[in-house]
Amino acid sequence: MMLCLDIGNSRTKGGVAEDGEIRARFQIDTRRTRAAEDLRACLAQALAESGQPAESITAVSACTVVAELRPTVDQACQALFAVAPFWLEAGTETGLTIHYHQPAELGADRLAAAVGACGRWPGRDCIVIDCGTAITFCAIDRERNYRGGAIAPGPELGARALHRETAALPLVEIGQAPDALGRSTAEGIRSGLYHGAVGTIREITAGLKAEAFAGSEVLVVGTGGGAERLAAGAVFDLVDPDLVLHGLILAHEQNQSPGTPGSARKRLK
Ligand SMILES: Nc1ncnc2c1ncn2[C@@H]1O[C@H](COP(=O)(O)OP(=O)(O)OP(=O)(O)O)[C@@H](O)[C@H]1O
Ligand SMILES: CC(C)(CO)[C@@H](O)C(=O)NCCC(=O)O
Ligand SMILES: [K+]
Repeated sequence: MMLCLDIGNSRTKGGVAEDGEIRARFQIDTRRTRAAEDLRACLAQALAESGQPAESITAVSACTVVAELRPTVDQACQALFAVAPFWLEAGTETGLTIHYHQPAELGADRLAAAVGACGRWPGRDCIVIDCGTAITFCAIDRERNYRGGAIAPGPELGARALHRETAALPLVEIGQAPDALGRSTAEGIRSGLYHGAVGTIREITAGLKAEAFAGSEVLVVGTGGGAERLAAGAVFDLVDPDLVLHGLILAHEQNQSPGTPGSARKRLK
């Protein structure tokens, strides 16, 4: 069994995979100051709870957007599974060409989602929208060019910022597709956060379609914990919650057997 770890700014998403399929999932809070021993214990507990004991894990494929946590994760994986994680990062051989001015800047979670999309929908132009702490947009063309994208604040971040930076606004739960017409402070905030996110997605998707794909047909995929709820705004062609974990599985496969056909070469711009 392989453990996939997507270490985000707010939450760490785990998946246990066998033969390329995800059999179990879990989440733990990302804490920048967490000690390796604490992470080891959290992982052991999360795995046990999801019915996949630590002893069954023989490989780890991981990505993080919190660079300082890498040594902690390395140590925890060594202690728990006696393996060193494979790290997917901007320089990894994935078969994608990254058209960033500085490819190393690209978030590893965005790269993982892009690899996942190329695996799921080969030969298609895609826009991948990952709805987490940030809402990220990635334009990937049918020839595996990572063309670029956009980064916007997610609704939970908006909720926290409105509360923190004002005297009067409470911290609200975002809720499910609220009316635009709020008639209380909390309703108004929920409206602004939710419809603001939907509008952001619409506008940026339209811009990416025009700029990256000259208006041709593009598959628009939502992923991340907020995608199912934002899907009510009819902004995605489909939602695939596992795209990042799927990308971690594929990138690991590609980098284990460098001689096989289709295996990736380093193709940074
Ligand atoms: N009702 C809602 N409508 C829309 N989006 C929501 C709603 N509730 C939560 N979200 C979004 O979903 C996100 C949770 O998704 P996910 O678990 O993928 O992200 P995360 O793990 O918090 O982010 P990261 O990967 O950056 O750590 C929240 O940050 C929030 O922005
Ligand atoms: C945008 C986030 C925070 C989303 O998790 C992450 O992908 C990140 O830190 N990216 C680095 C910047 C970039 O992708 O251009
Ligand atoms: K994320």
